[in-house]
Amino acid sequence: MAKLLTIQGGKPLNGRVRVRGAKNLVPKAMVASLLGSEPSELRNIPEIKDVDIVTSLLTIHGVKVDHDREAGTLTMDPRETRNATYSEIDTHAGDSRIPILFCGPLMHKNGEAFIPDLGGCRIGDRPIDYHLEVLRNFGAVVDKQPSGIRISAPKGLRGAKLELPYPSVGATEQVLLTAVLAEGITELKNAAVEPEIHDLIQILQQMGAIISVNTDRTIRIEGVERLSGYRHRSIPDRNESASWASAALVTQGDIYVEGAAQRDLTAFLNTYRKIGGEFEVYDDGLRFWHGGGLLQPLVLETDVHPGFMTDWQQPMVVALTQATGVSIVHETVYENRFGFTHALQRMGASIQLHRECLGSNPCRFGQRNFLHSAVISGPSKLHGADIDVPDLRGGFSHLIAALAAEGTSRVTGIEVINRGYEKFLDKLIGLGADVELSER
Ligand SMILES: CC(=O)N[C@H]1[C@@H](OP(=O)(O)OP(=O)(O)OC[C@H]2O[C@@H](n3ccc(=O)[nH]c3=O)[C@H](O)[C@@H]2O)O[C@H](CO)[C@@H](O)[C@@H]1O
Ligand SMILES: C=C(OP(=O)(O)O)C(=O)O
Repeated sequence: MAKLLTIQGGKPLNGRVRVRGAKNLVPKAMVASLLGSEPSELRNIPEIKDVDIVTSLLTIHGVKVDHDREAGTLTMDPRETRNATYSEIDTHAGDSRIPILFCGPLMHKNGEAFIPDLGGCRIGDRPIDYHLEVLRNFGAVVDKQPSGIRISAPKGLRGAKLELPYPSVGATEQVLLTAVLAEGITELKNAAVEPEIHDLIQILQQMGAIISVNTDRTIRIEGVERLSGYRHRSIPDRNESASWASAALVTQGDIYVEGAAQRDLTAFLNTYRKIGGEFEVYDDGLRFWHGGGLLQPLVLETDVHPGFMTDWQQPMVVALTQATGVSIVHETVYENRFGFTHALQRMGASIQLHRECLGSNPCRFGQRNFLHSAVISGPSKLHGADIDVPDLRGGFSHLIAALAAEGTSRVTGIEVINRGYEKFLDKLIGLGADVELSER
């Protein structure tokens, strides 16, 4: 039965939440365990849907996965891996984007793989052309099928000279997870260098890989014959941390985010300070609160790391509806990441979307028909509304808008938020939110 969340807005969120390992690292580190010939141990595991999906996928491929949820520890033993059947894979794919990263490891282990159609947030077309192109360059043969792809390496996988058209996070991870056991040297130009990529490189290095990252976004990988296991603690989820920070600002609250790390939030913290948010750095987390005065409008562009991360954009837009004056946000990573603003408009926010690039970052969407720039005028008095959650970050952003709004909001489709926010309802209740969950 579908769930309905009823939110009474108007109460500041105050208190403490704990953030554990990054949604954008942990599932990939789990895939890396397949490359080893010995067990691996990963710590700081959040209880999120994407971890469960990858656990199922590893399990059907013969990896023994032991998840201690309370301790937040995963052990993965790949010593008896096997080929899973088509129907096993099809029913376990879920709505995550991680299955595509099984290509390299499964080809190394089993010679071939079936990869089902991907899930993930619907914030653009999200093609996999870069992934398939780099895999073909390693020597893979791709056979497109009605509900996925079959990929094989009849002559083995060999290192290659590669260059991405855009620094895609997923395609960079695809190269790393394939090149480490490929024969010879791989050089990847225009690679993504997000903190989660560096964490994955540390894991692979611990397993025996030889990887160097140059300052010009080139990654060089020397293939090795065998990898062992790893023991690693995941970096914290910088996107969940930024979301709670935005929640403190939007609801005029004060939230201590245990586990958050300043290191991977530099661009976010600069913006947070400019808009009028306050933060303090502690050894085990960050405290975020509303500074008390008027919030300042901003001109903001999303970008690849070390720029302002696209996954921070949606909660930050909600905060900008409360700033005094006109803000401009140019989304340059995804062509269709402003769909969530329609619900904010219904709640009383003043947001206009534009097809033009309202910014100076080079962008792939300007000459095309995508509403990828937003002009936000504030402050707007938000009121409650009926909302159907569109995607992970959009959904969390709707929740914080509803918590700041006057009156009652009724929210459906909240299950998708479990993909990236561990126990978000318990956390909201712990922060004093007036929310009630019922069945529809
Ligand atoms: C599970 C995970 O880690 N998800 C993150 C990852 O997604 P993901 O790895 O899917 O994002 P990418 O960096 O690959 O995508 C960036 C851009 O490249 C395009 N592209 C990508 C691959 C491809 O083959 N062809 C292509 O055109 C995409 O459509 C998008 O416009 O990085 C994004 C950008 O930081 C984040 O928003 C997501 O939270
Ligand atoms: C876009 C996101 O995730 P995914 O790539 O898993 O859809 C996100 O975490 O905001």
